[in-house]
Amino acid sequence: MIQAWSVDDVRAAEERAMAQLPDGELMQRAATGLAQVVAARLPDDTSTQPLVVALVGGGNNGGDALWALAHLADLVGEPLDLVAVLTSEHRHEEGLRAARRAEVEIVDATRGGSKGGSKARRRSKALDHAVEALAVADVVLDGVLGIGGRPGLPDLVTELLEAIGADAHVIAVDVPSGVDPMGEIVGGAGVFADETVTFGCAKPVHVLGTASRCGMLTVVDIGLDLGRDHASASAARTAPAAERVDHDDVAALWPVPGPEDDKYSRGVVGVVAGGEVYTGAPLLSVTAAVCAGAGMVRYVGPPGPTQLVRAEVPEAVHGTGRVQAWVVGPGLDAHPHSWDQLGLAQVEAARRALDSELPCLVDAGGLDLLDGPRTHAGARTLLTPHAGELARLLARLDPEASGLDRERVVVEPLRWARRAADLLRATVLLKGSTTYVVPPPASGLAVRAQADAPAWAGTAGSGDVLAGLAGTLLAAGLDPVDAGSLAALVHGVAAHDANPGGPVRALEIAQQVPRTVARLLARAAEVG
Ligand SMILES: NC(=O)C1=CN([C@@H]2O[C@H](COP(=O)(O)OP(=O)(O)OC[C@H]3O[C@@H](n4cnc5c(N)ncnc54)[C@H](OP(=O)(O)O)[C@@H]3O)[C@@H](O)[C@H]2O)[C@@H](O)CC1
Ligand SMILES: Nc1ncnc2c1ncn2[C@@H]1O[C@H](COP(=O)(O)OP(=O)(O)O)[C@@H](O)[C@H]1O
Ligand SMILES: [K+]
Repeated sequence: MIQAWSVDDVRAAEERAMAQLPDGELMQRAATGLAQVVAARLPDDTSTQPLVVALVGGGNNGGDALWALAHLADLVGEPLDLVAVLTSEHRHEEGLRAARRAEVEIVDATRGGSKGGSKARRRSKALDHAVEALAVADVVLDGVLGIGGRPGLPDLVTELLEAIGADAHVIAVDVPSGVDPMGEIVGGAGVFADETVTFGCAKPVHVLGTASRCGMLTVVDIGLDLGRDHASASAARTAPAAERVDHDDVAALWPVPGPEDDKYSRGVVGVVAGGEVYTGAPLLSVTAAVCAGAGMVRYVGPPGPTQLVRAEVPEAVHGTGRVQAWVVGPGLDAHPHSWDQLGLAQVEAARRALDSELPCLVDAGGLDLLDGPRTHAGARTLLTPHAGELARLLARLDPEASGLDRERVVVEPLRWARRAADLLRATVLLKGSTTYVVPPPASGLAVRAQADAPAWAGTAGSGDVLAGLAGTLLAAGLDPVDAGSLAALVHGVAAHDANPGGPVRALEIAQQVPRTVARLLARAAEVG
């Protein structure tokens, strides 16, 4: 599990650590670790002298970058060209002195600045020089903003970022500048790093929807006591703000049957999906549930899709009966015409499942049947909207979200998923290239974010597969957060495994699941 701590928790842990250490020690640890990564990224070709350019902001993030350049000069036994481009009128004076001592060239890009933004900027010689250096740099260090940064960048920095050559390896110091360190705001101006070197622990920006801006992540141990499980630090222990389940977690979470198990003890999943109009969705959800290893799958639906499921999935049984969890809603028409008896009966079946005390996964049309929290307060609920469905749900139920649209959900996915989780007292799995699993805020549980699927997985029916997969895990007894995040991981990896690097159809994702699960379980056995 990759765990990330909030900026406030990191700052508190830094203070605790600093109280025990000599002045400046934490920054020295951070900068030394950073310099080691930079040294490892220098080009092998020794015919030209490597050039490292650091963009340096006015805070401690800039201090890290300056000290890293200073250490780099010592660390690499060969001659290097080192340039620090100052982007702020504030300076980290100690870092600057250290860089000067190490003969780092200092370029003050703020001198002779512009009036009225980049277009009107009269370029100073210093800025010209910085732009030229960035164009040919082998490695660029982004030390503009760290965890003290707000989303967005000054025009000067944007101009400098645009000058970075296509071949440069961009390393973000702690976090990519301009990107929200808490990962709440997705998109907007900011650095796209090839690699991020962070200190002490991961931050939310590294695991949430902003993770794609960070590239490969290295965590340098600087001795923070976040989340460490040792008795003397119990007062210092905090819960992570965000988590990501990774391949090595699958064995611990996946419900592997034992010799005493039978089809009932493994969990029966009931699927109330589709209707005479949307006949394919049930087939995909039922197939995924069977392929995920449900003890049994019951399908509840009208004759059309029932016939299809009978023909294609002989393992499924038909009609209502005892189940351990329900999947409600893929391909379900929540508002059939008054003359559509089959459609009305299907809505009735869906409502019965929602009114039960059983765990329920609620997807697509099922979401349109919700008017508030499910009646059985203790019933575990996993809602699985995509951004458009979440916007529609909140716009309907939350007066403060009236007019909410998909675009706003995409920019602030956590805010809106949290809101729905709070309002409906359910865990919300928000689907997308990053899939968020957001428990009700009152639970105090960390948000999870998975980004395991290739973009090819964004295909019609793929969400129906995810519903069957996650529903099976609910029926096996997993809580909604584990069921949702594990299902998202396996769904994404199966989409890759089914056809690495190429298109994949939803049914193939489902059919790949047995082999993907076996592979991930075997991997854990090898690692363990
Ligand atoms: N503490 C420690 O022991 C250790 C800390 N470490 C390092 O320190 C980093 C945190 O340093 P930090 O707190 O100085 O904040 P940092 O991000 O460098 O600067 C923020 C300043 O920039 C400004 N600003 C904000 N947003 C802006 C924007 N969009 N556009 C323009 N300006 C903006 C804002 O100023 P304001 O505008 O609010 O006056 C703010 O003061 C951390 O990430 C890690 O690298 C490591 O060495 C390990 C030990
Ligand atoms: N760009 C993307 N990269 C990876 N996965 C994606 C992307 N876009 C969508 N997905 C995944 O594809 C699935 C689509 O689900 P959904 O929108 O409900 O489709 P449908 O209702 O047609 O089944 C979700 O699991 C989602 O996370
Ligand atoms: K940075």
